Amino acid sequence: MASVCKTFSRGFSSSAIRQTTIKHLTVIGGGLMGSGIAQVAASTGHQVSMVDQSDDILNKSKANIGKSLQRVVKKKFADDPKGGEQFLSETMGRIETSTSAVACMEKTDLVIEAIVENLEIKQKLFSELDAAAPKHTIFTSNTSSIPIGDIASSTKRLDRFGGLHFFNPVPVMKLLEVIRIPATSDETFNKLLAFGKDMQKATVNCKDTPGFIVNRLLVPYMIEAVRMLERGDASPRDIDTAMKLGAGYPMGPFELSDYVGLDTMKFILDGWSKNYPENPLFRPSPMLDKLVGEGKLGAKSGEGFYSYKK
Ligand SMILES: CCCCCCC[C@H](O)CC(=O)SCCNC(=O)CCNC(=O)[C@H](O)C(C)(C)COP(=O)([O-])OP(=O)([O-])OC[C@H]1O[C@@H](n2cnc3c(N)ncnc32)[C@H](O)[C@@H]1OP(=O)([O-])[O-]
Ligand SMILES: NC(=O)c1ccc[n+]([C@@H]2O[C@H](COP(=O)([O-])OP(=O)(O)OC[C@H]3O[C@@H](n4cnc5c(N)ncnc54)[C@H](O)[C@@H]3O)[C@@H](O)[C@H]2O)c1
Repeated sequence: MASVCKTFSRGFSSSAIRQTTIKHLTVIGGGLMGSGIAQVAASTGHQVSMVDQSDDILNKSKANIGKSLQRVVKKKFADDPKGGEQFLSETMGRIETSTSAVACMEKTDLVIEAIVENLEIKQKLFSELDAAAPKHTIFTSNTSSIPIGDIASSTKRLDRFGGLHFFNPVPVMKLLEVIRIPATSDETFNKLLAFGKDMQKATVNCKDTPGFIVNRLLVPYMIEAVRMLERGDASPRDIDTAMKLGAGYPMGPFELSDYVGLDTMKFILDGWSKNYPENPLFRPSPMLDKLVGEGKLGAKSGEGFYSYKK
């Protein structure tokens, strides 16, 4: 009992009483978000299959998870190196990788999709999975901006479909937005909320409205900062300093844009400007388009609004 409490107090409840019947999950996409979700799911005792398009990408994802876990271990197991080693190896041991999402379906209770922010690609993936997954399997998307209902419409399991929107970096950010579409059953929604608790996140209930809660407020703020730069009103460094020291944000809007990925920002803005052309807040940004066109995607590509080249 003592060891259960000790484990729990560190914030890792793999041996504590679990809220849900979700034992195995499949995370599709091993990028920024998918690798973070897989890490947290495994560190809270779930068996995880992480899927991406190639073994090369998956090897990088696993290496990133290893590095992130080292940071967690350094902090949480500062006085217990043996416990830290055990936690690290047990967590990594719960993650298997695959290049076939369909092949993982048979054993999975929950799918969390975290692939590129593109409706057609997400729909194609889910329609293939729908045919392969057991009846009880719940499908979710981690989309930042696409209506969950539009993604779900490619399947015949609307009652077992919802949204799980995590925040970057997943191992650090405490929030999980849990989204329901009108057809999501109460049973499914309650299972998703309980799963969020098992993942040791604070959950908020969201309707399937554009940007849910956080991004409906965050996207206009971030893109307004880019428009301020386009007008030549202030430099990225000064805008970032102003928002950090004047508004208490941990990162300024340009640091955060580079951290999130400028391609993801562009996918969001393009989708919203197409769907809501009357809203001036969502109109495209020439500067963002140019940077993405030049392959400057932020920290992950070595350059965005700032340079990360050593
Ligand atoms: C068009 C607009 C588009 C909008 C896009 C929306 C995107 C999306 O849908 C929503 C989002 O996610 S929105 C984005 C939402 N996200 C935000 O808004 C993020 C805002 N930024 C922040 O909150 C902070 O800058 C960070 C937490 C990122 C870094 O913190 P810092 O103080 O600057 O730097 P530090 O000292 O290095 O790290 C501090 C502690 O964190 C730990 N750690 C860090 N990374 C880790 C990892 N990967 N693994 C494990 N651990 C990690 C680290 O070990 C350390 O622990 P310690 O015990 O204290 O030594
Ligand atoms: N970046 C963020 O801060 C953030 C935060 C919350 C939500 N999201 C959302 O999460 C999702 C993923 O974003 P990301 O930042 O992790 O992107 P990313 O580009 O870092 O990773 C996406 C991964 O998906 C893989 N992929 C693409 N198509 C695939 C397919 N058909 N099958 C398997 N794998 C495939 C890619 O190879 C890549 O590794 C997007 O929907 C995004 O809007 C992003």
